[in-house]
Amino acid sequence: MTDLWQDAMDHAVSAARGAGQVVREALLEDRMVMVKSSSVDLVTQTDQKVEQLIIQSVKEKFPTHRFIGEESVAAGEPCVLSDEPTWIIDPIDGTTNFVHRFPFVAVSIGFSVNKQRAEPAGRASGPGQQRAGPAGPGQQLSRASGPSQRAGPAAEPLLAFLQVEFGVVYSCLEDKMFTARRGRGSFCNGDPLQVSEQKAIQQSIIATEFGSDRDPEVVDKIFSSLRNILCIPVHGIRSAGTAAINMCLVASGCVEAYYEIGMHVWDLAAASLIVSEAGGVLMDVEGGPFDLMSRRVIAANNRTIAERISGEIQAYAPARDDAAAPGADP
Ligand SMILES: O=P(O)(O)O[C@H]1[C@H](O)[C@@H](O)[C@H](O)[C@@H](O)[C@@H]1O
Ligand SMILES: [Mg+2]
Ligand SMILES: [Mg+2]
Repeated sequence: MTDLWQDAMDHAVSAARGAGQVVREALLEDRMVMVKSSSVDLVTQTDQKVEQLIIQSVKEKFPTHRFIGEESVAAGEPCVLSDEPTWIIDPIDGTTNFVHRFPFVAVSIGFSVNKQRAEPAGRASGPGQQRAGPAGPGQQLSRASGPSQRAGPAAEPLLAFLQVEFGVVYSCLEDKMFTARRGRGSFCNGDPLQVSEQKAIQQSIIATEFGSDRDPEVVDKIFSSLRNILCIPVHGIRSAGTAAINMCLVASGCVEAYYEIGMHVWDLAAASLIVSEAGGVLMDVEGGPFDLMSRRVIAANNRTIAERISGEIQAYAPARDDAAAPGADP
């Protein structure tokens, strides 16, 4: 069968690598910092430049494709997922890190098509199926070749329902290229990824972020959730400062789970597929199905840990990413 989207994915990898080079060079120069929704929601000219570079390069090759880009949306472009091929771009995930030279910064490119297609990404990872273990370097773990490659608790279709066809997260300062293609596994620099096999939350590390909302009521909820989870007790809490890298850490098996409320579709799109294809599960913070536009996520190595975290979170619901879109899902 013709592989419709491999060309696009190859382009995304090369665009992310090029963008990473621009980000690394910009780190050596003075950065002019601007603010968006609040004084702690930062943006720089590099965010804007990198997004335009990626969009222009895609437009030249795929003139009919659509875009959801963080900085374009900030400038008034719509944030709409449709059946059309759509590139979902976060030019710098971890802008605050970038501004402070805290060394975790990623370029994130997700690609969605056929929004309405009701085929769950976790199809081959149904109950009783999970990867037997990481494959050797360069070895592709392909769902197409059968469910026997997975064993164990797996992402039930409900939890793994995604609209993303491929995802690319380039951790520019580590020079790590995380990639996933729907049904074909996740990789870091070509090596297959597998989530942690840890089943006990008491022996887990959990990643989260504090976001950019400083409303005291929201901050109280964030700290209440953090306190509940820390006191389970867990081995530790970590924050990389970028949602995409936190999720790639889940996919890599370094942390068992990541949760956050308040980030956006461009933070999540690519990395959600990377987690799912590494055998992980995605869930809403209240335990329902993951929704790319809801600005809420738990990404975990297994359902038990995801559900335990959801039981400890003080949930709230920020305005959806598609709230302002005409015809947006309710
Ligand atoms: O604004 P950037 O740096 O692209 O993205 C950040 C999110 O806005 C923020 O909510 C989140 O906490 C942070 O991890 C993320 O990377
Ligand atoms: Mg981001
Ligand atoms: Mg960003």
